[in-house]
Amino acid sequence: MPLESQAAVIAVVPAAGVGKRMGGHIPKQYLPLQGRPILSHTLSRLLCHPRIARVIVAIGPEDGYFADLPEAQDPRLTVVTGGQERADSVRLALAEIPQPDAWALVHDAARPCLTAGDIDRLLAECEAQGAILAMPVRDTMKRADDQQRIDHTVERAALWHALTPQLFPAQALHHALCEAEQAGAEITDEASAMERQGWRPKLVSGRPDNIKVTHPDDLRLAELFLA
Ligand SMILES: Nc1ccn([C@@H]2O[C@H](COP(=O)(O)OP(=O)(O)OP(=O)(O)O)[C@@H](O)[C@H]2O)c(=O)n1
Ligand SMILES: C[C@](O)(CO)[C@H](O)COP(=O)(O)O
Repeated sequence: MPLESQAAVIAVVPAAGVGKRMGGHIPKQYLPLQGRPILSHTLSRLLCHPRIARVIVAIGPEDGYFADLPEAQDPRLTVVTGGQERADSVRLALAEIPQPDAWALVHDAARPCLTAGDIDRLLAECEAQGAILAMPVRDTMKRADDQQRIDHTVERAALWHALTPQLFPAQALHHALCEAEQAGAEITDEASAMERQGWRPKLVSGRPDNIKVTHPDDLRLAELFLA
């Protein structure tokens, strides 16, 4: 069931990380790809999608880079200060959405290769309990023991990689994240907060080039995909 055509879709971009695994001298979302910061690619792909009315970005308290992005001047953009963890940044951004019936499309700043086609598919296939872009696992999956030896093979038939964007009613997602925070639950994506509430979001097949730039090698891949 496609999202109601008149439903407001607000993008939420967690961009307050420091990129520890990247090991760079600046937060990875500001590293250049094709001559532009990663976050600039991500924001422009969201801002130019016709169904996205507004973008709320959560940036770090010490962020000295965001204001220099060309997209920072876009009047549809709202900037908030993020939190300690990704889930805190998303929760703080959601607090800026007043409409009770708005939907939140949460997308990592570190995923600059997102395409309009993937956003279209997520919106078209979204159900009442939300939806996430995801990719079926292609490799045989192993569970390691504490010596990094194979403990056992994991059944992969229904195993998916969760990607972003992840699409949920904004108010329900905000409530779920607040509950998870109060419970001290570890939340690494929006769907896991909704699952704690008993929701069963739809898995929507996404492109394999919608990678999250996490380690240095990912930069070269993202360059290739963006080219
Ligand atoms: N407190 C945090 C932590 C992360 N993020 C954002 O969440 C996205 C996905 O997180 P990840 O890839 O882990 O980014 P970092 O936390 O920066 O990376 P690392 O874990 O290597 O430090 C990124 O766009 C990051 O900026 C955020 O908004 N607030
Ligand atoms: C949200 C996410 O990109 C889905 O795969 C992932 O959970 C983010 O994890 P990270 O450790 O915050 O990068």
